Amino acid sequence: MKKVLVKDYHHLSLTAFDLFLQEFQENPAGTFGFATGSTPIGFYQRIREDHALHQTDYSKIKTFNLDEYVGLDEQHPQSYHHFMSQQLFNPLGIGKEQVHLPKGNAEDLQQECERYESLLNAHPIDLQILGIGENGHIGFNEPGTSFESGVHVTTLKESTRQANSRFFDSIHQVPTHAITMGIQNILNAKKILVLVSGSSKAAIIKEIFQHPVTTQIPASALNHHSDTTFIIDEEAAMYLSEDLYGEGTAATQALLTTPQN
Ligand SMILES: N[C@@H]1[C@@H](O)[C@H](O)[C@@H](COP(=O)(O)O)O[C@@H]1O
Repeated sequence: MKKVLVKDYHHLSLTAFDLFLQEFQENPAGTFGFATGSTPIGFYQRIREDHALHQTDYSKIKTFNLDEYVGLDEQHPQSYHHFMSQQLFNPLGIGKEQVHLPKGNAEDLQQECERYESLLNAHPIDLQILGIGENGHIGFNEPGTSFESGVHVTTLKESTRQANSRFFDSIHQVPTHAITMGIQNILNAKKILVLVSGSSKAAIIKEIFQHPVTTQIPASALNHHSDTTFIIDEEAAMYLSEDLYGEGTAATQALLTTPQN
């Protein structure tokens, strides 16, 4: 796992955009895996700004999302469908036929998992964007999930519902279940970019890098992936010891001294 340490959230968003753009330019008809949560919002904003400036053509990409809440339809303001439409799909002119998300309001959830699994198998992801939960979850794979898991319905931990309740009027409105790509689906991506920002992620980031790989920390499965890059800001990195900074220190210095637009 590579680490790039950056000064703050702003630089995290710029760095993520640079790495994304590099991949997109090499592969303008590529398959991109996107994530929700608040962490990628600055990165998505950067993609929108660049698109407005250069009319970057995203008409050939395919997109897949990690997860969706069970019970919310596509128009629900807190659904991940809605989030992605607002953040990326509408502003970039990415059409419905290009995008894939699990349907949280499917009548038969098991069948929906199978449908999503076959789509993923048919279209391997070139670059997967990931955030991590405070308990180390990736997608909605909570602690204890098998690293071999495929697309499945998961019961959200109370701590996850609590953390995500900030997007809802009250915790009672936060769904109890979600459909998520499994850890194996995530590991199938050719490249993975993990964005980690803020002091609330500092403890888990330390666990991911200092503890043995364990299903109790789903993000530690990324140790089994051959091309994963973590972009971590200083607040999230505050408990990482110097020796864990590794190549990240040099990269950070480069980033901090290179003028960013
Ligand atoms: N299912 C999503 C995850 O994909 C995301 O990584 C996590 C962290 O969110 P945030 O970036 O807001 O901390 O939130 C949700 O639980």
